[in-house]
Amino acid sequence: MIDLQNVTKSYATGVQALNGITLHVDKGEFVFIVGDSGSGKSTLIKLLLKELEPTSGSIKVNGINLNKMKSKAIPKYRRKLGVVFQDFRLLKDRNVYENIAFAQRVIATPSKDIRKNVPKMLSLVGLAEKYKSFPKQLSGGEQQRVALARALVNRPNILLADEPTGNLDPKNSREIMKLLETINERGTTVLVVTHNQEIVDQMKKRVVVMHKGVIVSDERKAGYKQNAD
Ligand SMILES: Nc1ncnc2c1ncn2[C@@H]1O[C@H](COP(=O)(O)OP(=O)(O)OP(=O)(O)O)[C@@H](O)[C@H]1O
Repeated sequence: MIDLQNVTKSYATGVQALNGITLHVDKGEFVFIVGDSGSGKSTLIKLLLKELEPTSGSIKVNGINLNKMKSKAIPKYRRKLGVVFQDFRLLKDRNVYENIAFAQRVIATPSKDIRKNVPKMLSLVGLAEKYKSFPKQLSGGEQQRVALARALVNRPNILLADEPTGNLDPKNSREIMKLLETINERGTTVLVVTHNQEIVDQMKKRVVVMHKGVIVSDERKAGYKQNAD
């Protein structure tokens, strides 16, 4: 599903952000990526999204070799990936319904399917009643739920979450993580970059620890502290 072989990434400034990453994630896995600031976690996500090119090494996602992908194939490739970020990135001038519907419109989903799919996604994230609200009328936790619904509405088989609870309080953070777990149980492969030690410890998932651009630990049913300290 996701396969990185000896991947390195140097930025133009000379910073070596990734220094030989080999990582395999199977279909249906739930993986936390943790590590101190600057260890290369976001760089890894950007490589998977093909926002960046590796300096060396190979990256395969969904059986596709990203190194060989032509730029015109990138939009179609990205549709198979759902993405959420710390800052939600919702369209401020559109209501909740429209934010989710928009993701379907860009891939030319027929209107009658959009009318079915959007309420289904809103129920999944527990926001069925707020479909008319605008982002600024929602709490941070609710905004992240909308972002999740939008990431999932096109049925991606992989969900990438870069610090999804970075702006949320502990209660909302737990709820978003619970939702990610539900999404995973429904068959989506989930990769979560996080600094949230408490949640990583509670959830007992696979934990990949990065430090200075390399993977220093990769354990199943693990916690944060015993690895990252
Ligand atoms: N566009 C860029 N140009 C130059 N250097 C960069 C760029 N983006 C990141 N870096 C550097 O690459 C290294 C890895 O950064 P990255 O953002 O991947 O780390 P991170 O683990 O996600 O950190 P954080 O937890 O703080 O978000 C850091 O030294 C960072 O300063």
